[in-house]
Amino acid sequence: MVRQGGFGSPGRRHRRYTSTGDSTIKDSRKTLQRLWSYLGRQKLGLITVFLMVLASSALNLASPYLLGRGIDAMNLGKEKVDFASLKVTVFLLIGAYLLGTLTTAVQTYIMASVAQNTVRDLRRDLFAKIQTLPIRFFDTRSRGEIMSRSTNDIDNINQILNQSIIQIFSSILMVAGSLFMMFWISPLLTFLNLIIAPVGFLLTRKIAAFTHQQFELQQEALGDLNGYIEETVTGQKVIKAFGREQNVIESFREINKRYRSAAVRAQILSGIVPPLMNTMGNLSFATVAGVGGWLALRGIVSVGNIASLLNYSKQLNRPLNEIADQFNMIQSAVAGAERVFEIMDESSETDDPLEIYAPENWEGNVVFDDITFGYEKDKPVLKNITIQALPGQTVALVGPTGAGKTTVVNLLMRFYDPDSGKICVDNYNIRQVKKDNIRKASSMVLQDTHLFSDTVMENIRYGRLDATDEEVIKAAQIAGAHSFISHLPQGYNTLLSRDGGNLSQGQRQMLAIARAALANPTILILDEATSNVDTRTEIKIQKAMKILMEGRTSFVIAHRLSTIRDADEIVVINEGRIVERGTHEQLIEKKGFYYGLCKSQQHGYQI
Ligand SMILES: Nc1ncnc2c1ncn2[C@@H]1O[C@H](COP(=O)(O)OP(=O)(O)OP(=O)(O)O)[C@@H](O)[C@H]1O
Repeated sequence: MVRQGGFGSPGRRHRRYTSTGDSTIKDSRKTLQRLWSYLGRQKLGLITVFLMVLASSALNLASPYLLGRGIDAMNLGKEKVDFASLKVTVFLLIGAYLLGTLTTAVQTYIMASVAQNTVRDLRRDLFAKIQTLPIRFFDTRSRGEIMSRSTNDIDNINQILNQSIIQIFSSILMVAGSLFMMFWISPLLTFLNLIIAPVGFLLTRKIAAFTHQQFELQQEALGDLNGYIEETVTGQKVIKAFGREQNVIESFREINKRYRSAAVRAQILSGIVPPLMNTMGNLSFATVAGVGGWLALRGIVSVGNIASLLNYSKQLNRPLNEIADQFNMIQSAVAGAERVFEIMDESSETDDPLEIYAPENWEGNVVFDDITFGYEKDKPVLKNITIQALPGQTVALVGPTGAGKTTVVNLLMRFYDPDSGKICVDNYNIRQVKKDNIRKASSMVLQDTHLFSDTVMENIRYGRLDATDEEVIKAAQIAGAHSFISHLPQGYNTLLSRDGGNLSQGQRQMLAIARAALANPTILILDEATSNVDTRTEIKIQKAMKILMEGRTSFVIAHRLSTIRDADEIVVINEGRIVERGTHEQLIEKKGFYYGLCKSQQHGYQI
């Protein structure tokens, strides 16, 4: 990825780590339907959860009523307490509280596993999808963005599944149930309550909306902060080499300050909401209690009923606010889900049904026939490229940087398909052969080898997964890697740190050669390292590459005279066209482009 800007521009926007975004209602509905298709797979769990929510809501609704019955059983103001009915009510009340707690615990427990199973399926499908996406997809997106979708966004979805479904369902039941009970007990007091409650509700909503905005700003600032830290950590070498530590600290201070202010605003505002809600709640409580008391004195409503009603009115405000909060959360999670489904909707590497499996005993006769190709439409990077390599031959691709050498081999691996012309291996047009079929015939040894955080043994075995330990060791011997591996602390069982950071570049290349040797391909693609490794290692690598190339059709992006001299044909590419071809001697004699390239020594050619 090409990064814009440098380490001194705190004002620029780093990529967002949050998952908010605009989405139309129609899209949201579609996304919710798709989410449901995942959630719906946990039918049994979901039904149990709904039954539990139903039960716990009913029990919660029963408690204020029972409380009222209990108070009335005391016959306040009269002489005799009705102990019999008081006893029953108290037992029922205890039962309702206990059962309520139990059902809530069960519903939380089951919902957690329903949610986890659902996001597990989502993650699995997303990961599997990512493996099928063409290289072109990865060219156009940053790693961080793909990571963020696979982790943050899916986490967000998990959160709403875990909380919102239960919350919304139970809140709706509680609001409806409380209202019903309140009206049943006293329409007049309910009416009074309903005048005050919405005012408080609307006021807190207004503040909450503003707070939400502040939280978004805070998240944005956090995204910048994260981005800056990530960039400066990965770029430490460059920062130190150019002595920019102080600038980086200054810039960080700026971003940190912005984050602090945004966070303070968000926290203060969000701190206001609970006391405000309390005040509003208390106000309506006091009004209902006052008027209720007056009605009780006149014998219109019993004291127990007023107590029940006050409890219901308390239960009314909370779910209303909870529903509103949950909708905000859902919005952000739906935006995240949209980003996840967006990747799932990307077209995979096309698996054309007409593609065939060619027999795997390849000979390695490779022909590039008048190939033209561009990564972007109408911007050809390769123009009319024709190359033939007979079985066992070596073709050296030579040319200045950006000429199109890597692109040639990218097409042979079918990472991309040419816009026109065809590439044939043993007379099969590779476009008509299954991708994994053709990729199995070839191995790549790249300058920048990717090593996984695993043991040396497993990293080499990546070349052929069913290889035995002995075969792995033999491949390492061919690659000249055996001796350095033996000197590692745990030999072949040494764990490599991320991307082989604890190995030298030469050693990493040797492992790549061992990997390729183990794969035993018919076609070999080598990208010679331009960076300087010490002479002894370089001689070893050269020797290993030579052994590896024996009897295989090889395409080498060559930088060293020894490789170039041994090539059957040197193909000189400049600006996407073949400008010369022939052997080293022929081309030097011609005194053309190749000759100039060698003489200038500007392009890493150590000739
Ligand atoms: N994934 C990509 N998307 C768009 N353009 C690309 C991509 N990869 C390479 N290019 C462009 O295609 C052209 C050829 O690149 P290529 O990597 O094939 O050159 P090269 O000869 O291998 O160079 P080098 O010796 O520096 O590796 C360059 O102009 C490059 O900017």
